[in-house]
Amino acid sequence: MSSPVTTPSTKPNTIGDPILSATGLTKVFVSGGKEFRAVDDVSLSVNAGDVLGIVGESGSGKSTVARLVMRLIEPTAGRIMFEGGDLTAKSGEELRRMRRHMQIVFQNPHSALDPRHTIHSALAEPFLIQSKLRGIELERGIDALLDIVSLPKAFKYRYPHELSGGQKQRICIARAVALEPRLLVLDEPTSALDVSVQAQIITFLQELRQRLNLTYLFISHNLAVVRHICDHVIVMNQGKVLEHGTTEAVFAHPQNDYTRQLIDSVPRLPRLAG
Ligand SMILES: Nc1ncnc2c1ncn2[C@@H]1O[C@H](COP(=O)(O)OP(=O)(O)OP(=O)(O)O)[C@@H](O)[C@H]1O
Repeated sequence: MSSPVTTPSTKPNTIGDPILSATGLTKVFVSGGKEFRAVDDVSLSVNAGDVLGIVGESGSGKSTVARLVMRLIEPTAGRIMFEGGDLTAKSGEELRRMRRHMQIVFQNPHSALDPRHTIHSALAEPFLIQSKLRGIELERGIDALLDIVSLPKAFKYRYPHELSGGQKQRICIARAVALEPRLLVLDEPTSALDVSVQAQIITFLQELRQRLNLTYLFISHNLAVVRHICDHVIVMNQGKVLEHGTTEAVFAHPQNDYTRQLIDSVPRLPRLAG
């Protein structure tokens, strides 16, 4: 990779084609000898260039879906297709190669960064593990990442505790885009941040998506944010998909009582600026 992250890579995906799909996704956890169906026969599809939101109350299975599609945990049943390849059938080196194109950003940037390591080392990690970038090229790669997330280059000498929550989340996002992924799974990326910083990160994520031709799977229980940035939305309850459709249709004409209650439970649904 000669010019890391400075320009979008040539994408094999055509805008509008499904980049990620899951069918019959099921996860049964066994805890204390009891089975619990956290995700129950979930199917979804995200088109290249789109933002698919997953909403639902706490415990509805959103994060479990995120971890399943990334294959961070094994599904009990179901199939996950990514860029035409069956992710559920891959293992070892093949899985590692496919995973390079899909990355996840977690809710809590405070725990995602190792307090003993500098930002330099956090940002160098993906390059060192999955690319041949070394020496001056590696430095350029790290600087380019800081540039992409609008942080000063000097930040690479800092430790995580010297950064604000929003800055830490920018570093996590920078790390996630280091290897030019095509899909970002964003699991409540702003909920651990101050309200004032949340809007900044959302705006930043929207700009980043355009700039790097990214596709997002965006998990949130903040309906205002979902309405603002998602093209399509899935509503989950007790591990199942209750409703899915364009964001506009789901919010304007919810088909399901649960969705209606979810929307109604937000006192006012302000349209975010921008
Ligand atoms: N490793 C596990 N073992 C047992 N149960 C689990 C495990 N992980 C998650 N669960 C359970 O699965 C259900 C779904 O959890 P999940 O984290 O996916 O929900 P969520 O919708 O993301 O919630 P939140 O919005 O609070 O993050 C919960 O009841 C949770 O307790």
